[in-house]
Amino acid sequence: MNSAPFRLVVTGGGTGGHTYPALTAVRTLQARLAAQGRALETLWIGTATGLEARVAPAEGIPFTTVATGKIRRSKNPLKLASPANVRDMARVPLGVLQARRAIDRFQPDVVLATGGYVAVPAGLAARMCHRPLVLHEQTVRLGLANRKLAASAARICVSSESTLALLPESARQVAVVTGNPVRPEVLSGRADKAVQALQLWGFDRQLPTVYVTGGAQGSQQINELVGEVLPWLLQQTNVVHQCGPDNVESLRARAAGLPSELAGRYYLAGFVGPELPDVLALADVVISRSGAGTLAELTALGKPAVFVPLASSAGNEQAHNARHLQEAGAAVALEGDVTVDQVRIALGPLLADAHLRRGMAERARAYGRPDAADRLVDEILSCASGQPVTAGRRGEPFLPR
Ligand SMILES: CC(=O)N[C@H]1[C@@H](OP(=O)(O)OP(=O)(O)OC[C@H]2O[C@@H](n3ccc(=O)[nH]c3=O)[C@H](O)[C@@H]2O)O[C@H](CO)[C@@H](O)[C@@H]1O
Repeated sequence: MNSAPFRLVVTGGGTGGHTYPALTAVRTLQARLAAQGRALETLWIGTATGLEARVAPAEGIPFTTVATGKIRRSKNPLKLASPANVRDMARVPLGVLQARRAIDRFQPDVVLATGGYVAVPAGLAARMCHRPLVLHEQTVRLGLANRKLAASAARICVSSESTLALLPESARQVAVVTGNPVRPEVLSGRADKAVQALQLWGFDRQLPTVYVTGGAQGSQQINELVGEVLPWLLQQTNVVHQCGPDNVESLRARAAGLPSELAGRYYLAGFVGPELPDVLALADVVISRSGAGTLAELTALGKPAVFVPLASSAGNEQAHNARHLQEAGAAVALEGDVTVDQVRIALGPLLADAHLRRGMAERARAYGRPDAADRLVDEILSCASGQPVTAGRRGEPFLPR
């Protein structure tokens, strides 16, 4: 058996949706190799400003940055030729050079790319260095970075069965449905720990708890809607509101106007860090954007959810995600110019009826994929040993199981 350390370059990031699947893959691979008495050496190629620049060093993963630029999509050639776009595109070749140097020096067995702008230079460099490239896509439609890299990939791991039909034939040949990896700790949160902390704040244990989240950056639209219904909501619930790091100040000022008997039931946070699993465990209902990462977590946990999709998400994929679950009775989807009344109508019955919540939770769980990280690691290892995609793994249904 090979006892040399396994060498992995991982690239991807920007948002949580690209960063956390990469992190989960690294950790799962490390555990798998450790069980075989083999070490993992990892290098993360990211951007200095993305979430990965905080996450990788905090996890003790060696981290390096390369130049990259936002890749914009537009059918308008004038927009494509805008100074910002030209400047950003010009940074990509420099990033490729830098990534190529890093990959040449590191000599990875596999390069794993999970999307985001930085994945483009690093993925292209992987091909130039003749290293097997494994792509992971979280959303139904391939993101821009993965579309650019698809032709260079040895494996395209996708989160949903419906992605397969959207791939060109050549890409389908190397595609495997793995699901979207969820951090294991997210699945083992403890409601009692969250309660302990939040009771000190003023939470009422007899009432259900609503977790509001707009994704890593927070969502202006959700923040506004929740602000409007807050007095009504706090009459019957506790609320943990993750509003985005830049919005805390203004929302704290707004919260100062709440009647004192309600204020203790409202906890505001810019970003929910290590305590996220406990908050999720406590939540009876979640109000959220429908990014792929959040969706994977909420379905794996089986949480009743009201989704307010980001309308401008690539290919409208957040709306697609939310609709898909709504059709199965596994969530409520509110789209477009959502009104305060719609929020009340969606939340009211769920808050009032635990039986209704249980039914929705069960249906949501049917879409969860807690084994996704293991499946992705299977593909990384199989790629490293030069194995082709096995036909049986292609096109296995993901939604629903
Ligand atoms: C604005 C944007 O481009 N959104 C895209 C981005 O989602 P984005 O990264 O915004 O959202 P996701 O739902 O995919 O992931 C967010 C992740 O951050 C975590 N989290 C969030 C808030 C917080 O306070 N603490 C915390 O840990 C969540 O638990 C989750 O793991 O990538 C996703 C996956 O490619 C896409 O589906 C989204 O359309």
